[in-house]
Amino acid sequence: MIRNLYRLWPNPKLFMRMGALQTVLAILQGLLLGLLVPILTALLQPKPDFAAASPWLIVGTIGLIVYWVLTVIATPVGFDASIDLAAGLRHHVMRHIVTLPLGWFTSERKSRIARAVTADVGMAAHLGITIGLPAITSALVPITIIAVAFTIEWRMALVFLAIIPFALLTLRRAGRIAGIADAELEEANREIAGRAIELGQAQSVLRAAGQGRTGSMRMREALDEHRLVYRRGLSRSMLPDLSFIAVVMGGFIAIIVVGVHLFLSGTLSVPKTIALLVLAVRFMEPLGNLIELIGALHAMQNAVGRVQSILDTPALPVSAKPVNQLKHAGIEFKDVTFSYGDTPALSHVTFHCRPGSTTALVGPSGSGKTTVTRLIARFFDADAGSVCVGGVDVRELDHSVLLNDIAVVFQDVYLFDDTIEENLRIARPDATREELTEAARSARLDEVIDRLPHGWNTRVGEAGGQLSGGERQRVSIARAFLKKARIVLIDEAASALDPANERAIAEAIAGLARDPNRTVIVIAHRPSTLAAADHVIALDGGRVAETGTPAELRQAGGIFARLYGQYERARSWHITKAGMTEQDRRS
Ligand SMILES: Nc1ncnc2c1ncn2[C@@H]1O[C@H](COP(=O)(O)OP(=O)(O)OP(=O)(O)O)[C@@H](O)[C@H]1O
Repeated sequence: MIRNLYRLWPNPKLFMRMGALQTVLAILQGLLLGLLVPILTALLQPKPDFAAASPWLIVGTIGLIVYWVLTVIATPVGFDASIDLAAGLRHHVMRHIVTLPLGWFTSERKSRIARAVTADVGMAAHLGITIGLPAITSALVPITIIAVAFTIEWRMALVFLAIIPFALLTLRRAGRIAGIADAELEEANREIAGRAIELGQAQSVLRAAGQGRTGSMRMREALDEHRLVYRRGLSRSMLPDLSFIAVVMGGFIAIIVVGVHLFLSGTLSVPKTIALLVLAVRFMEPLGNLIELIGALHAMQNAVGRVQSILDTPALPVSAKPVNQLKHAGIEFKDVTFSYGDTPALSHVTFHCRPGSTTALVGPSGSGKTTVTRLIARFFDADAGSVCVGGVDVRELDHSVLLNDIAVVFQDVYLFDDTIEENLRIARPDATREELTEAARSARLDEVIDRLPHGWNTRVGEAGGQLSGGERQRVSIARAFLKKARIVLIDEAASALDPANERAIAEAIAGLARDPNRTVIVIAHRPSTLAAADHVIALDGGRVAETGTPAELRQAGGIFARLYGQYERARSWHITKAGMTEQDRRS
């Protein structure tokens, strides 16, 4: 753990200075106790010998002053190191996560990042000082005391020494169990945090199901599990904790028994016996503290490990000589295979989209359509084969060039809790008013903005909650227009939109596709989008099942013809339903 912390510490010199100061303080403490022997020998006589005690008293006083001065120096160094570590680690993590593949950011990992930069970094920095430094003292003071004890009476020193291996053995076991208990508790805490967020998000569903007051079953399960884990941790650590305490108490009794025996047999003088008993108390005290510190040290080790595991996630490989210009907007997959861990998603996929063409991706759910778009935008890298954009493998392209030329319109568009204007400007912060207006008009967003109470300055709410799904998708399409992206990847809404939104989005997509310099790939669910495509790629089970023009594939009577028929039936059912609803309203 020390190696890990040293590596992570933004200023290793400060770390070393802090450790060195604490080591000197611990050794000084032991040596100052050793001065008790000559002082007590000189003073505990029928006629106290102040002259003999004076030099030792002076050395002791100077030692105490040095100890005090070093403590004064060490305290701010410790605080600085703690603040330095927290700030540095947070920057370190943030710098690293912007280099990770976008596909890495699952909701579970997002909550891990949040926890790493808040609780884990805080814990590592705080405990590094409040626990790490006392742990150095608690380990070094007993060692110094053993060395001092050897100068007084070697037999007593051997008893001190004999306690150490037993203490270390029981301490190691206690520490390991405390570490496991902490990891389990952390897992249970994370589960509760996740369920609490879910509980907030699912309030409308829960209330609709009449569960608004009682809360979610899943949340209660998580709380019960947490209680169970907490109890299990406590009962598991009881035995090793008690064993350690038994070793410490047994050790102390052994010291007293041997000390009294040596005193009665005349081997030890009164001053030496008293000094050794004082040393024994100071020997046992930090040793006893270790049991409390060890649990916290393991918790700190777990926190450092969690931060480290994020830092160990491999970043997207960067080419040594990246290509920084796209010659054209053509897209090509050459024998691409890709799996999400053990889940195969694409297998030997090969296709080509001409620059300026519109390609419709179709296929049953899970056939790999979204994965194709993710590989083009390099959210992930292919396991085998190559994905080329503008004739260049995406791994050889400067990532910012690729992202500048690609716009992705997801089904579920995320908007920031800001004005609609700022949400558009994300695509191009320096866009002029005219460019914004033009992009909004092309995406048919202008009619939405006209209806909003503060027009362009209307805040869209958390995650864009003030707008409907279709309206959010129009914002996303407007971003693609504003960005003048040469490649647009669209995941058309699979569920039914209201007719106004559906028409507007279809027209906006058609507008994007009209630009002869723009290549559009659309995961299509509507017959009109399918019919308008230049080219169709039908996927099935992660393989290319058919390719051709929409007319050719309808004729072929394969998977595309079947899906086209299904989409048409779904659409006519939707139109009939919408018509009936309209009729019902009028009658
Ligand atoms: N993030 C992920 N982690 C693990 N497996 C995934 C992930 N995303 C997709 N998959 C799996 O990869 C396969 C292809 O999924 P993909 O989302 O590309 O299909 P799709 O055709 O877009 O499906 P849909 O139409 O339902 O969105 C499926 O088996 C899916 O379960």
